Amino acid sequence: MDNLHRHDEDDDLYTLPGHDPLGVLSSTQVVVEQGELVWINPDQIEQLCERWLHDAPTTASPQWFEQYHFTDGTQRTVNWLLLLDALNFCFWAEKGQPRWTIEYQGERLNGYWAEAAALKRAVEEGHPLWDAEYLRQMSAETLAQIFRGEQKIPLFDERLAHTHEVGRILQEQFSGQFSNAIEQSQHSAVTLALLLAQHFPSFHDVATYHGKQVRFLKRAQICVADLSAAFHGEGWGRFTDLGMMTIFADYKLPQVLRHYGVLTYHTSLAQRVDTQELIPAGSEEEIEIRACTIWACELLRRAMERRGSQLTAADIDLKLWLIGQNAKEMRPYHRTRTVYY
Ligand SMILES: Nc1nc2c(c(CN[C@H]3C=C[C@H](O)[C@@H]3O)cn2[C@@H]2O[C@H](COP(=O)(O)O)[C@@H](O)[C@H]2O)c(=O)[nH]1
Repeated sequence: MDNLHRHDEDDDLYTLPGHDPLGVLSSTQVVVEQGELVWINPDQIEQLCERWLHDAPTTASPQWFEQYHFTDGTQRTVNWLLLLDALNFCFWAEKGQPRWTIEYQGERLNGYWAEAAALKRAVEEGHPLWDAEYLRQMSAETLAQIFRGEQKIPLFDERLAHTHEVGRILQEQFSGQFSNAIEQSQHSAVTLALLLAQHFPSFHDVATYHGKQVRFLKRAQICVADLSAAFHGEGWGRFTDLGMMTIFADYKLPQVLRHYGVLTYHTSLAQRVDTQELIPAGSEEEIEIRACTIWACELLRRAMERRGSQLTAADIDLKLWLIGQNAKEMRPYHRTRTVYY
């Protein structure tokens, strides 16, 4: 059966929650319904649910990995996490090139783990990465030293600019403490994610599709989820509405969902992704991949809920992302050079 026809049948699938202040589900719905390059296979979602229900018990809530993350239970950790997620994007190398890697505690790390461990190593080596003034005026040499390793971390200049932006805006608007933003948000995950996207330009992960604004807010949402995980849902990690968040539209989740047959790419797009051709940021292809990832996971969440499992989008996200850490036998993830994920 051709998938466009299947699309029409499924339209009532993409029902919106009554109240969606975050605006990610509501703004991506039109992409899922109008897009013709990526589609969602509901029957594969049901199959994945069955597999998960019969697998080992799922982690009740996102775990934290303290071996790679600085955590001291204070406001310093809150600011460190903001920096971590301001730099949490795009770790893949040019086609045929080796990835950037670092050595930490005798381990060779790459990707996100290398970014987190490099920032933890920096604190251990005396860099006060929680200090807004230190971030605002950090030199390129200092950041290069922090990210030292084999090869160079991609988009270095953008990471330096984000570091300066975090320091400057913390000073100008939050008296140097991101914990003030958490209090201003009254511990609402949605309010804090929207505050991040509004006050910190590097977190403003919003695109335009057929003339309409489409919100993804990936690093804004993951920053809130990381605060929750790092503080075990208490204190600076206590949020009243984490269930209102979506998954975080990165480049690994679509790869995993496509591997499970949950997402299908039109042959023209599949060929470009599988040959690691660059997919332009803001293109229809990129927006459709991200929007279908978000909605496939929302349908997955609803299907798990129908089976009595209370997994949040953040739980589903981490489960899929960790699966994607062993993706050797999977087809490549899409390559979009971007600072948003
Ligand atoms: N959707 C989603 N995307 C996530 C994460 C993480 C790590 N976070 C968790 C890890 C421990 C804590 O529990 C944190 O919560 C990184 N990324 C994204 O993946 C990409 C990096 O991948 P690779 O090249 O393989 O390192 C890049 O776009 C990065 O932004 C997540 O959890 N969900």
